[in-house]
Amino acid sequence: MKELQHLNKYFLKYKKQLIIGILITIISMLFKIYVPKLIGSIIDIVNNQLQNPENSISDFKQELLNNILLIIGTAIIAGILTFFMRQYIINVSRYIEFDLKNEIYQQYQKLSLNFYKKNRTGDLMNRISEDVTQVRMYAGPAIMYSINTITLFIVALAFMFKQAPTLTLYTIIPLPILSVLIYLISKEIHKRSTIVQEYLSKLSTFTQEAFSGISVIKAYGIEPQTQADFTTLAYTSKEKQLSLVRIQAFFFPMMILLIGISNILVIYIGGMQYINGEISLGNIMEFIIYVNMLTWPVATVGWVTSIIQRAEASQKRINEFLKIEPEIKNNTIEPSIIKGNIEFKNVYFTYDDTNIKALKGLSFKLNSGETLAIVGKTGSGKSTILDLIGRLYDINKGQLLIDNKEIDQLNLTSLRDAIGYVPQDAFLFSDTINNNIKFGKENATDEEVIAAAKNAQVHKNISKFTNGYQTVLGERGITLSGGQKQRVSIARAIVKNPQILLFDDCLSAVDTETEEKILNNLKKVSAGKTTIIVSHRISSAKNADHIIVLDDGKIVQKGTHNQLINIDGYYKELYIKQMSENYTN
Ligand SMILES: Nc1ncnc2c1ncn2[C@@H]1O[C@H](COP(=O)(O)OP(=O)(O)OP(=O)(O)O)[C@@H](O)[C@H]1O
Repeated sequence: MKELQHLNKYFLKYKKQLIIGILITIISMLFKIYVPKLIGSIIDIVNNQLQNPENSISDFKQELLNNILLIIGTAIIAGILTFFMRQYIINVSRYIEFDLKNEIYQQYQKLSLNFYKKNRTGDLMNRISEDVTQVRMYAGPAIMYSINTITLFIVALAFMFKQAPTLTLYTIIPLPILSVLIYLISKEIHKRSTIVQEYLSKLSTFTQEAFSGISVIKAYGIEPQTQADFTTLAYTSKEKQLSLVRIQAFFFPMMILLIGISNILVIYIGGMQYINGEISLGNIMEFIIYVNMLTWPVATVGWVTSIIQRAEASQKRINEFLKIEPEIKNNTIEPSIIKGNIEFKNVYFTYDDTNIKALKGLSFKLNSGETLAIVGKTGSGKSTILDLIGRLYDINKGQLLIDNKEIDQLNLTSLRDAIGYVPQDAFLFSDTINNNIKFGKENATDEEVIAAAKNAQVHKNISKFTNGYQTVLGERGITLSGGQKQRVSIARAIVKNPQILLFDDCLSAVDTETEEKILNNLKKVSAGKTTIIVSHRISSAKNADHIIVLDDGKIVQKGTHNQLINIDGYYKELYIKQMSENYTN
Protein backbone atom coordinates (compact mmCIF):
# COMPACT_ATOMS: atom_id res chain seq x y z
CA MET A 1 0.00 0.00 0.00
CA LYS A 2 3.07 2.25 0.17
CA GLU A 3 2.85 3.27 -3.47
CA LEU A 4 -0.87 3.99 -3.23
CA GLN A 5 -0.16 6.63 -0.60
CA HIS A 6 0.45 8.91 -3.55
CA LEU A 7 -3.33 9.06 -3.93
CA ASN A 8 -3.91 10.36 -0.40
CA LYS A 9 -3.61 13.95 -1.59
CA TYR A 10 -6.50 13.29 -3.97
CA PHE A 11 -8.59 11.58 -1.28
CA LEU A 12 -8.03 14.68 0.84
CA LYS A 13 -9.00 16.91 -2.06
CA TYR A 14 -12.32 15.09 -2.48
CA LYS A 15 -12.85 14.25 1.21
CA LYS A 16 -16.29 15.91 1.34
CA GLN A 17 -17.72 13.78 -1.49
CA LEU A 18 -16.01 10.68 -0.10
CA ILE A 19 -17.39 11.09 3.41
CA ILE A 20 -20.91 11.73 2.08
CA GLY A 21 -20.51 8.70 -0.20
CA ILE A 22 -19.38 6.48 2.67
CA LEU A 23 -22.24 7.63 4.91
CA ILE A 24 -24.79 7.00 2.16
CA THR A 25 -23.27 3.54 1.58
CA ILE A 26 -23.69 2.65 5.25
CA ILE A 27 -27.27 3.96 5.44
CA SER A 28 -28.29 2.20 2.21
CA MET A 29 -26.86 -1.04 3.56
CA LEU A 30 -28.88 -0.70 6.77
CA PHE A 31 -32.04 -0.40 4.69
CA LYS A 32 -31.11 -3.39 2.53
CA ILE A 33 -30.41 -5.53 5.56
CA TYR A 34 -33.79 -4.75 7.04
CA VAL A 35 -35.62 -6.46 4.13
CA PRO A 36 -34.84 -10.12 5.10
CA LYS A 37 -36.06 -9.37 8.61
CA LEU A 38 -39.39 -8.17 7.19
CA ILE A 39 -39.66 -11.24 4.94
CA GLY A 40 -38.96 -13.44 7.97
CA SER A 41 -41.76 -11.68 9.85
CA ILE A 42 -44.17 -12.30 6.95
CA ILE A 43 -43.38 -16.01 6.98
CA ASP A 44 -43.98 -16.09 10.73
CA ILE A 45 -47.26 -14.19 10.35
CA VAL A 46 -48.44 -16.65 7.66
CA ASN A 47 -47.26 -19.64 9.72
CA ASN A 48 -49.00 -18.30 12.79
CA GLN A 49 -52.24 -17.85 10.86
CA LEU A 50 -52.03 -21.40 9.44
CA GLN A 51 -51.57 -22.82 12.90
CA ASN A 52 -54.26 -20.63 14.45
CA PRO A 53 -57.00 -20.41 11.76
CA GLU A 54 -59.47 -19.03 14.31
CA ASN A 55 -57.48 -15.69 14.39
CA SER A 56 -59.07 -12.71 12.65
CA ILE A 57 -58.46 -12.79 8.88
CA SER A 58 -58.69 -9.03 8.55
CA ASP A 59 -56.02 -8.49 11.25
CA PHE A 60 -53.84 -11.05 9.46
CA LYS A 61 -54.31 -9.26 6.12
CA GLN A 62 -53.56 -5.87 7.67
CA GLU A 63 -50.38 -7.17 9.28
CA LEU A 64 -49.31 -8.77 6.00
CA LEU A 65 -50.03 -5.56 4.07
CA ASN A 66 -48.05 -3.44 6.56
CA ASN A 67 -45.02 -5.67 6.16
CA ILE A 68 -45.30 -5.74 2.37
CA LEU A 69 -45.54 -1.94 2.24
CA LEU A 70 -42.53 -1.69 4.54
CA ILE A 71 -40.55 -4.01 2.22
CA ILE A 72 -41.46 -1.92 -0.82
CA GLY A 73 -40.63 1.34 1.00
CA THR A 74 -37.32 0.00 2.30
CA ALA A 75 -36.34 -1.36 -1.11
CA ILE A 76 -37.14 1.96 -2.80
CA ILE A 77 -35.12 3.95 -0.25
CA ALA A 78 -32.21 1.49 -0.48
CA GLY A 79 -32.35 1.77 -4.28
CA ILE A 80 -32.28 5.57 -4.24
CA LEU A 81 -29.42 5.58 -1.75
CA THR A 82 -27.46 3.07 -3.87
CA PHE A 83 -27.80 5.45 -6.80
CA PHE A 84 -26.34 8.33 -4.75
CA MET A 85 -23.67 6.09 -3.28
CA ARG A 86 -22.39 5.34 -6.78
CA GLN A 87 -22.78 8.98 -7.77
CA TYR A 88 -20.48 10.07 -4.97
CA ILE A 89 -17.87 7.33 -4.67
CA ILE A 90 -17.55 6.35 -8.34
CA ASN A 91 -17.53 10.02 -9.36
CA VAL A 92 -14.65 10.66 -6.94
CA SER A 93 -12.71 7.85 -8.62
CA ARG A 94 -13.34 9.48 -11.99
CA TYR A 95 -12.13 12.86 -10.65
CA ILE A 96 -8.99 11.16 -9.31
CA GLU A 97 -8.47 9.41 -12.65
CA PHE A 98 -8.73 12.79 -14.40
CA ASP A 99 -6.30 14.47 -11.96
CA LEU A 100 -3.81 11.62 -12.12
CA LYS A 101 -3.81 11.55 -15.92
CA ASN A 102 -3.19 15.29 -15.94
CA GLU A 103 -0.41 14.94 -13.37
CA ILE A 104 1.30 12.26 -15.45
CA TYR A 105 0.87 14.17 -18.71
CA GLN A 106 2.25 17.34 -17.13
CA GLN A 107 5.27 15.36 -15.94
CA TYR A 108 5.74 13.83 -19.41
CA GLN A 109 5.81 17.33 -20.90
CA LYS A 110 8.48 18.41 -18.42
CA LEU A 111 10.77 15.47 -19.09
CA SER A 112 13.60 15.89 -21.55
CA LEU A 113 14.20 14.16 -24.87
CA ASN A 114 16.59 11.75 -23.16
CA PHE A 115 13.69 10.35 -21.16
CA TYR A 116 11.77 9.67 -24.37
CA LYS A 117 14.75 7.89 -25.85
CA LYS A 118 15.10 5.64 -22.82
CA ASN A 119 11.41 4.70 -22.61
CA ARG A 120 9.26 3.19 -25.30
CA THR A 121 6.14 5.05 -26.48
CA GLY A 122 3.94 2.05 -25.68
CA ASP A 123 5.20 2.11 -22.11
CA LEU A 124 4.47 5.82 -21.74
CA MET A 125 0.98 5.31 -23.11
CA ASN A 126 0.29 2.32 -20.91
CA ARG A 127 1.11 4.19 -17.73
CA ILE A 128 -1.24 7.04 -18.55
CA SER A 129 -4.08 4.78 -19.70
CA GLU A 130 -3.98 1.17 -18.50
CA ASP A 131 -2.17 1.83 -15.19
CA VAL A 132 -4.40 4.78 -14.32
CA THR A 133 -7.46 2.59 -15.01
CA GLN A 134 -6.17 0.01 -12.53
CA VAL A 135 -5.59 2.71 -9.94
CA ARG A 136 -9.09 4.08 -10.50
CA MET A 137 -10.52 0.66 -9.73
CA TYR A 138 -8.91 1.00 -6.31
CA ALA A 139 -10.04 4.60 -5.75
CA GLY A 140 -13.66 3.81 -6.66
CA PRO A 141 -15.09 0.30 -6.86
CA ALA A 142 -12.62 -1.20 -4.35
CA ILE A 143 -13.45 1.38 -1.70
CA MET A 144 -17.18 1.20 -2.41
CA TYR A 145 -17.34 -2.59 -2.25
CA SER A 146 -15.15 -2.70 0.85
CA ILE A 147 -17.45 -0.33 2.75
CA ASN A 148 -20.45 -2.29 1.48
CA THR A 149 -18.95 -5.56 2.67
CA ILE A 150 -17.84 -4.29 6.06
CA THR A 151 -21.22 -2.66 6.81
CA LEU A 152 -23.18 -5.63 5.57
CA PHE A 153 -21.04 -8.06 7.48
CA ILE A 154 -21.21 -6.23 10.79
CA VAL A 155 -24.95 -5.58 10.66
CA ALA A 156 -26.03 -8.89 9.10
CA LEU A 157 -23.88 -10.95 11.44
CA ALA A 158 -25.15 -8.98 14.44
CA PHE A 159 -28.76 -9.68 13.34
CA MET A 160 -28.00 -13.34 12.69
CA PHE A 161 -26.08 -13.95 15.92
CA LYS A 162 -28.83 -12.35 17.91
CA GLN A 163 -31.37 -14.78 16.49
CA ALA A 164 -29.47 -18.05 16.13
CA PRO A 165 -25.76 -18.09 17.08
CA THR A 166 -25.10 -21.76 16.23
CA LEU A 167 -26.83 -21.54 12.87
CA THR A 168 -24.85 -18.39 12.11
CA LEU A 169 -21.54 -20.16 12.74
CA TYR A 170 -22.43 -23.06 10.43
CA THR A 171 -23.71 -20.87 7.62
CA ILE A 172 -20.68 -18.62 7.45
CA ILE A 173 -18.16 -21.49 7.28
CA PRO A 174 -18.05 -21.67 3.44
CA LEU A 175 -17.70 -17.89 3.07
CA PRO A 176 -13.97 -17.46 3.82
CA ILE A 177 -13.24 -20.40 1.50
CA LEU A 178 -15.21 -18.58 -1.19
CA SER A 179 -13.25 -15.40 -0.57
CA VAL A 180 -9.87 -17.11 -0.89
CA LEU A 181 -10.93 -18.98 -4.03
CA ILE A 182 -12.19 -15.82 -5.68
CA TYR A 183 -8.91 -14.12 -4.84
CA LEU A 184 -6.93 -16.92 -6.47
CA ILE A 185 -9.17 -16.99 -9.52
CA SER A 186 -9.10 -13.18 -9.90
CA LYS A 187 -5.32 -13.29 -9.84
CA GLU A 188 -5.26 -15.99 -12.48
CA ILE A 189 -7.82 -14.14 -14.60
CA HIS A 190 -5.69 -11.02 -14.41
CA LYS A 191 -2.54 -12.93 -15.34
CA ARG A 192 -4.21 -14.49 -18.34
CA SER A 193 -5.92 -11.30 -19.46
CA THR A 194 -2.58 -9.46 -19.36
CA ILE A 195 -1.20 -12.07 -21.76
CA VAL A 196 -4.30 -11.69 -23.95
CA GLN A 197 -3.78 -7.92 -23.98
CA GLU A 198 -0.15 -8.39 -24.97
CA TYR A 199 -1.19 -10.55 -27.91
CA LEU A 200 -3.88 -8.10 -28.93
CA SER A 201 -1.36 -5.29 -29.02
CA LYS A 202 1.10 -7.50 -30.93
CA LEU A 203 -1.65 -8.19 -33.45
CA SER A 204 -2.54 -4.54 -33.84
CA THR A 205 1.09 -3.49 -34.16
CA PHE A 206 1.57 -6.19 -36.82
CA THR A 207 -1.49 -5.15 -38.83
CA GLN A 208 -0.74 -1.46 -38.46
CA GLU A 209 2.77 -1.96 -39.78
CA ALA A 210 1.53 -4.19 -42.57
CA PHE A 211 -0.98 -1.54 -43.67
CA SER A 212 1.57 1.27 -43.53
CA GLY A 213 4.05 -0.77 -45.51
CA ILE A 214 1.47 -2.30 -47.86
CA SER A 215 3.17 -0.85 -50.95
CA VAL A 216 6.48 -2.53 -50.00
CA ILE A 217 4.69 -5.82 -49.22
CA LYS A 218 2.96 -5.79 -52.60
CA ALA A 219 6.02 -4.67 -54.52
CA TYR A 220 8.06 -7.56 -53.09
CA GLY A 221 5.16 -10.02 -53.47
CA ILE A 222 5.40 -11.21 -49.88
CA GLU A 223 1.64 -11.33 -49.16
CA PRO A 224 1.65 -15.13 -48.52
CA GLN A 225 4.46 -14.77 -46.00
CA THR A 226 2.76 -11.89 -44.18
CA GLN A 227 -0.49 -13.87 -44.21
CA ALA A 228 1.30 -16.84 -42.63
CA ASP A 229 2.89 -14.61 -39.97
CA PHE A 230 -0.49 -13.08 -39.22
CA THR A 231 -2.16 -16.50 -38.91
CA THR A 232 0.51 -17.72 -36.49
CA LEU A 233 0.07 -14.65 -34.34
CA ALA A 234 -3.73 -14.81 -34.49
CA TYR A 235 -3.67 -18.53 -33.60
CA THR A 236 -1.59 -17.94 -30.45
CA SER A 237 -3.84 -15.02 -29.56
CA LYS A 238 -6.92 -17.25 -29.92
CA GLU A 239 -5.32 -19.92 -27.69
CA LYS A 240 -4.62 -17.33 -24.99
CA GLN A 241 -8.20 -16.04 -25.26
CA LEU A 242 -9.57 -19.57 -24.82
CA SER A 243 -7.45 -20.13 -21.75
CA LEU A 244 -8.85 -16.90 -20.28
CA VAL A 245 -12.42 -17.91 -21.10
CA ARG A 246 -11.85 -21.29 -19.38
CA ILE A 247 -10.87 -19.71 -16.06
CA GLN A 248 -13.67 -17.14 -16.34
CA ALA A 249 -16.15 -19.95 -16.94
CA PHE A 250 -15.00 -21.51 -13.68
CA PHE A 251 -15.87 -18.40 -11.66
CA PHE A 252 -19.68 -18.51 -11.53
CA PRO A 253 -20.21 -22.27 -11.14
CA MET A 254 -17.87 -22.15 -8.17
CA MET A 255 -19.78 -19.29 -6.60
CA ILE A 256 -23.08 -21.08 -7.16
CA LEU A 257 -21.64 -24.23 -5.59
CA LEU A 258 -20.52 -22.43 -2.44
CA ILE A 259 -23.80 -20.51 -2.13
CA GLY A 260 -25.58 -23.83 -2.54
CA ILE A 261 -23.53 -25.39 0.28
CA SER A 262 -24.36 -22.46 2.58
CA ASN A 263 -28.06 -22.73 1.71
CA ILE A 264 -28.11 -26.46 2.41
CA LEU A 265 -26.42 -25.86 5.77
CA VAL A 266 -29.04 -23.23 6.67
CA ILE A 267 -31.91 -25.51 5.68
CA TYR A 268 -30.47 -28.61 7.35
CA ILE A 269 -29.23 -27.11 10.62
CA GLY A 270 -32.01 -24.50 10.70
CA GLY A 271 -34.55 -27.27 10.05
CA MET A 272 -33.20 -29.28 12.98
CA GLN A 273 -33.36 -26.25 15.25
CA TYR A 274 -36.92 -25.51 14.07
CA ILE A 275 -37.96 -29.09 14.89
CA ASN A 276 -36.41 -28.60 18.33
CA GLY A 277 -38.39 -25.39 18.64
CA GLU A 278 -35.26 -23.21 18.95
CA ILE A 279 -36.03 -20.95 15.99
CA SER A 280 -39.04 -19.99 13.86
CA LEU A 281 -39.72 -20.77 10.19
CA GLY A 282 -39.26 -17.05 9.47
CA ASN A 283 -35.77 -17.23 10.94
CA ILE A 284 -34.79 -19.92 8.40
CA MET A 285 -36.12 -17.75 5.59
CA GLU A 286 -34.24 -14.72 6.95
CA PHE A 287 -31.01 -16.75 7.15
CA ILE A 288 -31.31 -18.02 3.59
CA ILE A 289 -31.65 -14.44 2.37
CA TYR A 290 -28.76 -13.24 4.56
CA VAL A 291 -26.48 -16.00 3.30
CA ASN A 292 -27.27 -15.09 -0.29
CA MET A 293 -26.81 -11.42 0.50
CA LEU A 294 -23.43 -12.09 2.11
CA THR A 295 -22.07 -14.27 -0.65
CA TRP A 296 -21.39 -11.52 -3.18
CA PRO A 297 -19.70 -9.14 -0.69
CA VAL A 298 -17.57 -12.00 0.59
CA ALA A 299 -16.61 -12.85 -2.97
CA THR A 300 -15.67 -9.20 -3.47
CA VAL A 301 -13.15 -9.44 -0.60
CA GLY A 302 -11.06 -11.68 -2.85
CA TRP A 303 -11.77 -9.51 -5.86
CA VAL A 304 -10.96 -6.28 -4.01
CA THR A 305 -7.68 -7.74 -2.72
CA SER A 306 -6.56 -8.48 -6.24
CA ILE A 307 -7.70 -4.99 -7.40
CA ILE A 308 -5.59 -3.43 -4.65
CA GLN A 309 -2.57 -5.52 -5.61
CA ARG A 310 -2.91 -4.54 -9.24
CA ALA A 311 -3.44 -0.88 -8.32
CA GLU A 312 -0.34 -0.98 -6.13
CA ALA A 313 1.74 -2.39 -8.99
CA SER A 314 0.33 0.16 -11.43
CA GLN A 315 0.85 3.07 -9.05
CA LYS A 316 4.44 1.89 -8.56
CA ARG A 317 5.01 2.13 -12.31
CA ILE A 318 3.35 5.58 -12.38
CA ASN A 319 5.41 6.79 -9.40
CA GLU A 320 8.62 5.71 -11.14
CA PHE A 321 7.92 8.30 -13.84
CA LEU A 322 6.51 10.93 -11.49
CA LYS A 323 9.65 10.81 -9.36
CA ILE A 324 12.02 11.48 -12.26
CA GLU A 325 13.51 14.95 -12.00
CA PRO A 326 13.37 16.70 -15.40
CA GLU A 327 16.91 17.12 -16.71
CA ILE A 328 16.07 20.45 -18.29
CA LYS A 329 14.84 22.71 -15.53
CA ASN A 330 13.48 26.20 -15.67
CA ASN A 331 15.75 28.08 -13.30
CA THR A 332 14.10 31.49 -13.60
CA ILE A 333 10.49 32.28 -12.94
CA GLU A 334 10.87 35.86 -14.17
CA PRO A 335 10.21 36.03 -17.94
CA SER A 336 13.30 36.86 -19.99
CA ILE A 337 13.42 39.21 -22.93
CA ILE A 338 15.32 37.53 -25.74
CA LYS A 339 17.10 39.76 -28.24
CA GLY A 340 18.74 36.92 -30.13
CA ASN A 341 22.53 37.24 -29.61
CA ILE A 342 23.94 33.72 -29.59
CA GLU A 343 27.43 32.70 -28.55
CA PHE A 344 28.99 29.24 -28.24
CA LYS A 345 32.22 29.29 -26.21
CA ASN A 346 34.22 26.08 -26.40
CA VAL A 347 31.05 23.96 -26.16
CA TYR A 348 31.24 20.20 -25.73
CA PHE A 349 28.26 17.91 -25.96
CA THR A 350 27.95 14.13 -25.76
CA TYR A 351 24.69 12.19 -26.25
CA ASP A 352 24.02 10.22 -23.09
CA ASP A 353 22.56 7.12 -24.65
CA THR A 354 24.98 6.60 -27.52
CA ASN A 355 28.01 8.27 -25.94
CA ILE A 356 28.60 9.99 -29.25
CA LYS A 357 30.65 13.17 -28.84
CA ALA A 358 28.56 15.36 -31.13
CA LEU A 359 30.29 18.71 -30.41
CA LYS A 360 33.94 19.07 -29.48
CA GLY A 361 34.94 22.54 -28.40
CA LEU A 362 32.66 24.59 -30.62
CA SER A 363 32.95 28.39 -30.61
CA PHE A 364 31.14 31.01 -32.69
CA LYS A 365 29.25 34.23 -32.16
CA LEU A 366 26.14 35.48 -33.86
CA ASN A 367 24.72 38.95 -33.20
CA SER A 368 21.03 39.63 -33.04
CA GLY A 369 19.61 40.06 -36.54
CA GLU A 370 22.42 38.19 -38.29
CA THR A 371 22.19 35.03 -40.35
CA LEU A 372 24.40 31.99 -39.92
CA ALA A 373 24.58 29.05 -42.28
CA ILE A 374 25.96 25.75 -41.06
CA VAL A 375 27.17 23.21 -43.59
CA GLY A 376 28.98 19.95 -43.14
CA LYS A 377 28.83 16.21 -43.69
CA THR A 378 26.03 14.14 -42.19
CA GLY A 379 26.55 13.44 -38.53
CA SER A 380 28.92 16.39 -38.10
CA GLY A 381 26.77 17.95 -35.37
CA LYS A 382 24.68 20.54 -37.20
CA SER A 383 21.28 19.57 -35.79
CA THR A 384 22.82 19.23 -32.34
CA ILE A 385 23.71 22.95 -32.38
CA LEU A 386 20.05 23.84 -33.01
CA ASP A 387 18.85 21.45 -30.29
CA LEU A 388 21.19 23.08 -27.80
CA ILE A 389 19.93 26.58 -28.68
CA GLY A 390 16.36 25.37 -28.01
CA ARG A 391 17.63 23.78 -24.74
CA LEU A 392 16.33 20.39 -25.74
CA TYR A 393 19.63 19.25 -24.17
CA ASP A 394 22.03 21.02 -21.84
CA ILE A 395 25.67 21.38 -22.84
CA ASN A 396 28.32 19.33 -20.99
CA LYS A 397 31.18 21.79 -21.00
CA GLY A 398 31.90 25.35 -22.11
CA GLN A 399 29.38 28.16 -22.30
CA LEU A 400 26.30 28.75 -24.39
CA LEU A 401 25.29 32.38 -24.05
CA ILE A 402 22.11 34.01 -25.23
CA ASP A 403 22.26 37.80 -24.93
CA ASN A 404 25.42 37.30 -22.87
CA LYS A 405 23.62 35.17 -20.29
CA GLU A 406 24.13 31.47 -19.68
CA ILE A 407 21.26 29.76 -21.51
CA ASP A 408 20.13 27.90 -18.38
CA GLN A 409 19.70 31.20 -16.54
CA LEU A 410 16.98 32.30 -18.94
CA ASN A 411 13.32 31.58 -18.45
CA LEU A 412 12.76 28.38 -20.44
CA THR A 413 9.32 29.36 -21.70
CA SER A 414 10.55 32.79 -22.83
CA LEU A 415 13.48 31.13 -24.61
CA ARG A 416 11.30 28.65 -26.46
CA ASP A 417 8.69 31.32 -27.21
CA ALA A 418 11.45 33.31 -28.89
CA ILE A 419 12.40 30.43 -31.19
CA GLY A 420 10.81 29.31 -34.47
CA TYR A 421 12.22 25.88 -35.20
CA VAL A 422 11.77 23.97 -38.43
CA PRO A 423 13.03 20.41 -37.92
CA GLN A 424 14.71 18.24 -40.50
CA ASP A 425 11.81 15.82 -40.45
CA ALA A 426 8.67 17.95 -40.75
CA PHE A 427 6.05 16.75 -38.32
CA LEU A 428 2.45 17.63 -39.01
CA PHE A 429 -0.48 16.74 -36.79
CA SER A 430 -3.64 14.96 -37.98
CA ASP A 431 -5.51 18.23 -38.17
CA THR A 432 -6.34 20.91 -40.73
CA ILE A 433 -3.54 22.69 -42.57
CA ASN A 434 -4.76 25.92 -40.98
CA ASN A 435 -4.36 24.52 -37.46
CA ASN A 436 -1.02 22.98 -38.33
CA ILE A 437 0.31 26.40 -39.32
CA LYS A 438 -1.41 28.14 -36.39
CA PHE A 439 0.35 25.70 -34.07
CA GLY A 440 3.15 28.29 -34.11
CA LYS A 441 0.79 31.03 -32.86
CA GLU A 442 -2.57 29.96 -31.56
CA ASN A 443 -4.31 33.30 -32.02
CA ALA A 444 -3.02 33.91 -35.55
CA THR A 445 -5.63 35.37 -37.91
CA ASP A 446 -6.47 33.74 -41.24
CA GLU A 447 -4.63 36.57 -42.98
CA GLU A 448 -1.48 35.89 -40.98
CA VAL A 449 -1.71 32.17 -41.79
CA ILE A 450 -2.09 32.91 -45.50
CA ALA A 451 0.78 35.42 -45.46
CA ALA A 452 3.04 32.85 -43.78
CA ALA A 453 2.02 30.19 -46.30
CA LYS A 454 2.74 32.61 -49.15
CA ASN A 455 6.21 33.32 -47.76
CA ALA A 456 6.82 29.58 -47.46
CA GLN A 457 5.69 29.16 -51.09
CA VAL A 458 2.96 26.72 -50.20
CA HIS A 459 -0.14 28.93 -50.53
CA LYS A 460 -0.71 27.98 -54.17
CA ASN A 461 -0.60 24.26 -53.35
CA ILE A 462 -3.02 24.66 -50.46
CA SER A 463 -5.44 26.76 -52.55
CA LYS A 464 -5.66 23.91 -55.06
CA PHE A 465 -7.04 21.51 -52.43
CA THR A 466 -10.85 21.37 -52.44
CA ASN A 467 -10.99 22.32 -48.79
CA GLY A 468 -8.05 24.72 -48.96
CA TYR A 469 -6.66 25.55 -45.55
CA GLN A 470 -9.32 23.36 -43.93
CA THR A 471 -7.90 20.22 -45.59
CA VAL A 472 -7.39 17.64 -42.89
CA LEU A 473 -4.02 15.93 -42.98
CA GLY A 474 -3.76 12.21 -42.38
CA GLU A 475 -1.40 10.61 -39.93
CA ARG A 476 1.85 12.58 -40.12
CA GLY A 477 0.46 14.71 -42.95
CA ILE A 478 0.39 11.78 -45.28
CA THR A 479 -1.61 13.52 -47.98
CA LEU A 480 1.12 16.09 -48.56
CA SER A 481 4.30 15.58 -50.53
CA GLY A 482 7.63 15.77 -48.71
CA GLY A 483 8.32 19.26 -50.08
CA GLN A 484 4.82 20.49 -49.17
CA LYS A 485 5.21 19.18 -45.64
CA GLN A 486 8.50 21.03 -45.27
CA ARG A 487 6.92 24.24 -46.48
CA VAL A 488 3.90 23.98 -44.15
CA SER A 489 6.40 23.45 -41.38
CA ILE A 490 8.29 26.61 -42.46
CA ALA A 491 5.00 28.57 -42.52
CA ARG A 492 4.40 27.41 -38.94
CA ALA A 493 7.69 28.96 -37.83
CA ILE A 494 7.11 32.17 -39.83
CA VAL A 495 3.63 32.79 -38.41
CA LYS A 496 5.10 32.71 -34.91
CA ASN A 497 7.24 35.74 -35.75
CA PRO A 498 9.97 34.75 -33.30
CA GLN A 499 13.25 36.53 -32.55
CA ILE A 500 15.31 33.45 -33.44
CA LEU A 501 14.63 31.29 -36.51
CA LEU A 502 16.21 27.86 -36.79
CA PHE A 503 15.93 26.00 -40.09
CA ASP A 504 17.30 22.46 -40.03
CA ASP A 505 17.88 21.35 -43.60
CA CYS A 506 14.23 22.07 -44.25
CA LEU A 507 14.48 22.83 -47.94
CA SER A 508 16.02 19.50 -48.93
CA ALA A 509 12.82 18.22 -50.56
CA VAL A 510 12.14 21.48 -52.41
CA ASP A 511 13.36 22.13 -55.96
CA THR A 512 16.07 24.79 -56.36
CA GLU A 513 13.73 27.31 -57.99
CA THR A 514 11.23 27.19 -55.10
CA GLU A 515 14.14 27.19 -52.66
CA GLU A 516 15.36 30.45 -54.17
CA LYS A 517 11.91 32.02 -53.81
CA ILE A 518 11.54 30.85 -50.19
CA LEU A 519 15.01 32.13 -49.32
CA ASN A 520 14.17 35.53 -50.79
CA ASN A 521 10.97 35.66 -48.74
CA LEU A 522 12.80 34.52 -45.64
CA LYS A 523 15.23 37.38 -46.07
CA LYS A 524 12.31 39.79 -45.71
CA VAL A 525 10.59 37.85 -42.94
CA SER A 526 13.76 37.38 -40.92
CA ALA A 527 14.95 40.97 -41.15
CA GLY A 528 16.16 41.95 -37.68
CA LYS A 529 15.88 38.35 -36.44
CA THR A 530 18.70 35.95 -35.73
CA THR A 531 18.54 33.13 -38.24
CA ILE A 532 20.42 29.86 -38.48
CA ILE A 533 20.12 27.77 -41.62
CA VAL A 534 21.47 24.24 -41.64
CA SER A 535 21.86 22.96 -45.16
CA HIS A 536 23.70 20.68 -47.51
CA ARG A 537 23.16 23.13 -50.34
CA ILE A 538 25.39 26.08 -51.13
CA SER A 539 22.34 27.87 -52.54
CA SER A 540 20.81 27.99 -49.04
CA ALA A 541 24.00 29.12 -47.37
CA LYS A 542 25.50 31.61 -49.76
CA ASN A 543 23.65 34.75 -48.62
CA ALA A 544 24.27 34.24 -44.91
CA ASP A 545 26.31 36.81 -42.95
CA HIS A 546 28.46 34.01 -41.57
CA ILE A 547 29.03 30.46 -42.69
CA ILE A 548 30.62 27.72 -40.62
CA VAL A 549 31.66 24.32 -41.89
CA LEU A 550 31.47 21.51 -39.37
CA ASP A 551 33.31 18.24 -39.37
CA ASP A 552 33.10 15.71 -36.59
CA GLY A 553 31.75 18.21 -34.06
CA LYS A 554 34.38 20.87 -34.81
CA ILE A 555 34.43 24.00 -36.95
CA VAL A 556 36.83 23.43 -39.82
CA GLN A 557 36.04 26.52 -41.87
CA LYS A 558 34.53 29.90 -41.07
CA GLY A 559 33.74 32.95 -43.21
CA THR A 560 31.41 34.39 -45.82
CA HIS A 561 30.49 32.74 -49.12
CA ASN A 562 32.93 34.86 -51.07
CA GLN A 563 35.74 34.13 -48.64
CA LEU A 564 35.08 30.40 -48.49
CA ILE A 565 34.85 29.77 -52.23
CA ASN A 566 38.34 31.14 -52.51
CA ILE A 567 39.86 28.88 -49.89
CA ASP A 568 40.54 25.21 -50.54
CA GLY A 569 38.35 23.04 -48.39
CA TYR A 570 34.95 21.37 -47.97
CA TYR A 571 32.94 24.48 -48.85
CA LYS A 572 34.77 25.15 -52.08
CA GLU A 573 34.54 21.47 -53.07
CA LEU A 574 30.81 21.45 -52.37
CA TYR A 575 30.39 24.68 -54.31
CA ILE A 576 32.20 23.34 -57.37
CA LYS A 577 30.31 20.05 -57.21
CA GLN A 578 26.92 21.71 -56.94
CA MET A 579 27.75 24.29 -59.62
CA SER A 580 28.69 21.51 -62.05
CA GLU A 581 25.52 19.56 -61.14
CA ASN A 582 23.42 22.64 -61.90
CA TYR A 583 25.29 23.10 -65.11
CA THR A 584 24.81 19.52 -66.28
CA ASN A 585 21.16 19.61 -65.24
N1 LIG B 1 19.17 12.01 -30.35
C1 LIG B 1 20.38 11.47 -30.47
N2 LIG B 1 20.80 10.52 -29.64
C2 LIG B 1 22.02 9.99 -29.76
N3 LIG B 1 22.91 10.34 -30.68
C3 LIG B 1 22.55 11.30 -31.56
C4 LIG B 1 21.26 11.91 -31.49
N4 LIG B 1 21.17 12.81 -32.47
C5 LIG B 1 22.33 12.77 -33.11
N5 LIG B 1 23.16 11.88 -32.59
C6 LIG B 1 24.54 11.60 -33.04
O1 LIG B 1 25.28 12.78 -32.90
C7 LIG B 1 26.06 13.05 -34.03
C8 LIG B 1 25.70 14.41 -34.61
O2 LIG B 1 24.39 14.32 -35.11
P1 LIG B 1 23.62 15.56 -35.79
O3 LIG B 1 22.21 15.14 -35.98
O4 LIG B 1 23.86 16.78 -34.99
O5 LIG B 1 24.35 15.65 -37.16
P2 LIG B 1 23.98 16.49 -38.45
O6 LIG B 1 25.20 17.17 -38.85
O7 LIG B 1 22.79 17.32 -38.19
O8 LIG B 1 23.63 15.33 -39.47
P3 LIG B 1 22.63 15.38 -40.73
O9 LIG B 1 23.24 16.29 -41.73
O10 LIG B 1 22.62 13.94 -41.22
O11 LIG B 1 21.34 15.82 -40.21
C9 LIG B 1 25.79 11.89 -34.99
O12 LIG B 1 26.87 10.98 -34.90
C10 LIG B 1 24.51 11.26 -34.50
O13 LIG B 1 24.53 9.87 -34.73
